Amino acid sequence: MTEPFGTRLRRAMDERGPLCVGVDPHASLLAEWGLDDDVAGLERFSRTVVEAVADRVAVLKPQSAFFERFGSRGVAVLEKSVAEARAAGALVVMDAKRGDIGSTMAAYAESFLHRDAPLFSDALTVSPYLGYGSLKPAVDMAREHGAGLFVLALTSNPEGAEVQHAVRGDGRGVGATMLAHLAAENAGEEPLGSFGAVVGATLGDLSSYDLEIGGPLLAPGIGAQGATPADLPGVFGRAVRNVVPNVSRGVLRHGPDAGALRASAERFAEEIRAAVAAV
Ligand SMILES: O=C(O)c1cc(=O)[nH]c(=O)n1[C@@H]1O[C@H](COP(=O)(O)O)[C@@H](O)[C@H]1O
Repeated sequence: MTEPFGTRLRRAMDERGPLCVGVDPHASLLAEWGLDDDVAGLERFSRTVVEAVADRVAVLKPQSAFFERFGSRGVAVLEKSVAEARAAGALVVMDAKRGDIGSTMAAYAESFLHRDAPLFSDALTVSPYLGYGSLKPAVDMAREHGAGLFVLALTSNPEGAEVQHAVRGDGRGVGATMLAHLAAENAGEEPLGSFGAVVGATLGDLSSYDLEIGGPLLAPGIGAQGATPADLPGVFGRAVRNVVPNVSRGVLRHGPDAGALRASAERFAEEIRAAVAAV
């Protein structure tokens, strides 16, 4: 019986620190690295990142869009990257932001959360904006296969507010509603539930939200989007102990040298450790 994602994530965070490095092969980064904007460039980029950091960070988060751009051959590179990252001991969060009516969601769940799927990942990012209940097939599949979800609750981009800060008829905000659904999903799970929220590190003081969902909080926005590790306690308060801070371009811009990538990830990891320890 596979251990639940939350249990595996807690252990990885405790052993390796909570940093998540994003594998985001932007065309502009391929160019900066002196690589062609083609499948060979994509493969070289991804392999370099995985080899540089997958043996030391808790989580790698490949952004599927940058691989899908190249069609089936790009997806083949993604499959290989997931396998290599997992073999090196990192947990993989597939950033594909899926969300659809329940019957279609079941197929997305089979694609990423069934342990026999070629793209099986430890967790998947999903959008709850067809209604949280539409995610049920993914929740069920994740539970059965020891995987997890990260549900978009309060995203790092400024445009997210028009949806996520909207207030429902009962006075509760939409983002807060997603956090409450996740808290219910994780109830009783120790040491950490498998159903996380995405909450941007860019959002400033979130003390009006109940971030104690019993599961992890994936926090993108550090580096290129302007947030810093030192911001984390102010944004997350005591829930910072469950935060998985993501850095993509802030690390990736140091390539193609593997040593420089590793050094950058280690600097972010150390700054995060220091910031979290102070809470
Ligand atoms: O789900 C995500 O990972 C995500 C959610 C969010 O609210 N904001 C956000 O930036 N992301 C992703 O996190 C990564 C951030 O990349 P950098 O800004 O380069 O560090 C990208 O892959 C985004 O797609």
